[in-house]
Amino acid sequence: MELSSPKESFTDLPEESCGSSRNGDGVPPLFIDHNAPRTDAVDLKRIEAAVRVILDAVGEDPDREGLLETPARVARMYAEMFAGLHSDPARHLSKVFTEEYDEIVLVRDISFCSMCEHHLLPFTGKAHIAYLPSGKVVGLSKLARVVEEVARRPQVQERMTQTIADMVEDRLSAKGVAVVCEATHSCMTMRGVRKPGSLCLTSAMRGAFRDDPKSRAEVLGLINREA
Ligand SMILES: Nc1nc2c(ncn2[C@@H]2O[C@H](COP(=O)(O)OP(=O)(O)OP(=O)(O)O)[C@@H](O)[C@H]2O)c(=O)[nH]1
Ligand SMILES: [Zn+2]
Repeated sequence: MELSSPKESFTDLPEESCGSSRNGDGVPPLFIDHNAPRTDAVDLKRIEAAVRVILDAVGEDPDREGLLETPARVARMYAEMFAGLHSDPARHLSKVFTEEYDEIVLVRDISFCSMCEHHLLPFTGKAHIAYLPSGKVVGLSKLARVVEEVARRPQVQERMTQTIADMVEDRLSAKGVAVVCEATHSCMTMRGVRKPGSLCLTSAMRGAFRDDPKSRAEVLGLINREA
C-alpha cells in the first residue's frame, strides 16, 4: 500500500515552488519559507464556485453581505489545510548528521490538525515520535515539520500515523521507530454520534519497537510518562 500517497514525484520541484512564493495579488512576499509546503497548487476558483453552491443548497444567500467573501476565505482555508498533498514531507529528514548516540530520541506532544477524509472535518491532537538512531540523527524540529505537513491531507488517523513512521524509518535508517497519535475527531464530537471527550489513539511501531517487547515497553513508558 502506498502510504505517503503524493500523486506525483515531488523530488524535482524547483525550490521556489515550496512556500508562499506569491500571494493572490501577485505581490512578492516579504520572505520565502522554503520549509513550507505549497499552497499554490490548489484551484481556488473552483472551490469558491463549489462553496457558493453549498451555501445556496443549504438555504443561504451567497450574495448577502456577510457571506460575500466566504467562498474565497474557504478556498484559502482548503489550500492551507491540504497543502500537504503537494509536497513531500520526507524532505525535512534529508539533512541528517552523524552522532554516536544509540538510545531513544523522543519528541513528544507535537500538536497537529488534520482533516478526516470521510467528512472533511478536522481531527486535532498530538503526535509523539521516537526513534533509535543507527549513527544518524536529525534536527528535532524536522520531526515536528514532518507531522505538520503529513497532517495537511484528507486522511484517516491510522494512515497518518503509518506515513510518519515509514518516513522516519526510511530516511534515518533507524533501528526502531515508534509513532503514537492521539486525536479528537470533530465528526464524532460535533455531529453524528456526538461524543465530546472521546479520544482516538493510534500507533505505528517499526524495527526494535515492534519486535522487542522491552524496547516497546520502554518507549511507551516515556511517551506516557507524566511530564
Ligand atoms: N478508522 C477511522 N475512522 C474514522 C476516522 N475519521 C472518521 N472516521 C469514521 O469514518 C466513519 C464513516 O462512516 P460512515 O457510516 O460511512 O459515515 P456516517 O454515516 O457519517 O457515520 P457516522 O459518523 O457514524 O454518522 C465513521 O465511523 C467515522 O467515525 C479515522 O481517522 N479513522
Ligand atoms: Zn469523519
